[in-house]
Amino acid sequence: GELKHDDLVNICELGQGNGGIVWKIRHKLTDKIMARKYCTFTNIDDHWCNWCQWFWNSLSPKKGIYLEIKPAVKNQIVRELKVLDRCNSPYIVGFYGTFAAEGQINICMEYMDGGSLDLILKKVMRIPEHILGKITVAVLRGLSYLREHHRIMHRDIKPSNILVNHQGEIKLCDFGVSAQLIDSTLQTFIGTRSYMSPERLEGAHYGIMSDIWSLGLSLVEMALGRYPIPPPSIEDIDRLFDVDPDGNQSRPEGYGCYKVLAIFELMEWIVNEAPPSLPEKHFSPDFCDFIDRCLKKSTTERADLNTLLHHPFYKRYATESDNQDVSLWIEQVHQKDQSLTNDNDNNQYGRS
Ligand SMILES: O=C(NOCCO)c1ccn2cncc2c1Nc1ccc(C2CC2)cc1F
Ligand SMILES: [Mg+2]
Repeated sequence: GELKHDDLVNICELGQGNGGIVWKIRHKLTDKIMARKYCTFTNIDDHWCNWCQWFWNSLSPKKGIYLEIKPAVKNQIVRELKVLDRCNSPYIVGFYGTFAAEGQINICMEYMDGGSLDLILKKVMRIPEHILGKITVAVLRGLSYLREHHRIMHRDIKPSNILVNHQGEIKLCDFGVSAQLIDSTLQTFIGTRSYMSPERLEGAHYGIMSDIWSLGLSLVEMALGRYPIPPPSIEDIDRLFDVDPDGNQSRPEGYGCYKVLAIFELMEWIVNEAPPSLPEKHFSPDFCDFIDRCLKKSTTERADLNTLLHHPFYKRYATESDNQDVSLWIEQVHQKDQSLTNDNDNNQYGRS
């Protein structure tokens, strides 16, 4: 039956993104645990106001701006989100319902108890290649499902939109199923880092090939343990692997302490400089080649979804049917939480 605001009980806050706040909740009638996202909006449609909105948002990013949106727009978003009722794939986070309450759109979805890969990456130094292989299989199959069954691209592939659970399942969320919701939220103004492809940053037409770039950049970030633009030196990477070959300790002092580019410098870098790559010294040739094909700046040279589904790196992990290795790895990562020593508390990010 329909989900209603009064049937839901908040348990705890799970996180805040640019444009949404997510809570862990319980549905009283079924006792089912879910995740509920409040989408924050602005429906101002001209760019100058958007810029002001963004500027104001950046001054008080915590709360974001809750602007009442026109009821007609709200109803269209809820109608478009109902498509999620027909989104059923092992690689897509489950959908339980959507409704408008207190002027906000709520999206209730499957609770993934392993969290998102950006939070996992803060706990471990980097993600090992065999886990990245399973993540690649899930993302490519999720993208294929969205394209084949719903004729949509994701539009926001990045570690925080790839969720895992203790069964070892890996699923996508926050994809662009409602065109009106995309128009109504400040999707254009990105947070501190961009996973957007060069063609999208240049304002050119973009499509599924832009998702492939975002996948490549996300995999490099998870393989190296930090956002890969500007690229770390090979010495930095060697230290990462010398310090701890299986990547389970906190980052060595100084790793990642690099000049964080301002958002516009970063966009310029992505458009003008060579794309990041992985060193064959620490990663398999198949993985390095897979990344190179995802991170071609020209969309005509970049591999498309079908090509990648036949790539040796994908095929190496596509045959593994069980999720045991991922499940075990997720357990280890969350065990680290229990045994968190204080040296993790003050790593250079200043938080555990
Ligand atoms: O949430 C979002 N961005 O994140 C904003 C910051 O936290 C966005 C954006 C554009 N969108 C356009 N249509 C939907 C969404 C959408 N949310 C969303 C999409 C799919 C699901 C599936 C059930 C799993 C859950 C969702 F919450
Ligand atoms: Mg998100």
